[in-house]
Amino acid sequence: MVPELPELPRLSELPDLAESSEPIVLSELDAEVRGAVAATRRKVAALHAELPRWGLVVWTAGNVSERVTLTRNGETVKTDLFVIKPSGVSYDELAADTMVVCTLDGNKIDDGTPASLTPSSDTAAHAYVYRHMDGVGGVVHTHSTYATAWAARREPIPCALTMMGDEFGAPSPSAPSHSSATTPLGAASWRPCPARSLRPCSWPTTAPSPSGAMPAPPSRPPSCARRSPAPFISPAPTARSR
Ligand SMILES: O=C(CO)[C@@H](O)[C@H](O)COP(=O)(O)O
Repeated sequence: MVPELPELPRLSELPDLAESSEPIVLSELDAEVRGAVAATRRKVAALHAELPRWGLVVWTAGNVSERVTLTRNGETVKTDLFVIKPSGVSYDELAADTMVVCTLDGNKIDDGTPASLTPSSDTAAHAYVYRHMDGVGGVVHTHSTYATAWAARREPIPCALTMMGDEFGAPSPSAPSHSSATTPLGAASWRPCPARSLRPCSWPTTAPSPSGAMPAPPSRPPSCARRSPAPFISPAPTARSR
């Protein structure tokens, strides 16, 4: 039995839901929440297309997620759901209706997608960030060749170019290695710098939205940290305003 969400937007605070072993079924949720999930799926699918488009990922590496929010009376209300891409699916095949819906524990809900579509292998890290950083609305994780090289060297990415200064204002630190399936990756991702390289091959950033966390456009120098193997964490995953 799913409680009415309009009065109780934070799923994890709902005792019935938190203590229930019943799966959350998207089609049984309030129409407002379903609408928000559908909109988030469309946005996250479109953002994934930006990663191969700008050479920020190869194969199925990398991922984007966004927290599902509602707008009520002009106010943004956070839910305890987020949308992320399925694991191991070609970027060419990603679409809004194959985006996976998860709780902030990183568990996939019954979102109408086939059981064969499992959430990205980095889902635990994204979930960790959403659980611990209320201001984060989106996470973008890229794998650019340049940032990957710095991460493999276990060195911070120097703030050496004008646009890097504009974006970060400081070197992007190198975080300790963690399995992508564990929450320490998430913990390593969100600490002070909005972007960092993760050994051996990742680089995360934070922002209020996924668009804000998206890598820089091609006008950015190729060595820019934002064009690297990394997660970006933002208030929402969309195109950064500049
Ligand atoms: O950095 C990593 C793994 O180390 C990730 O970017 C994965 O490569 C993402 O794979 P999916 O499970 O999302 O397809």
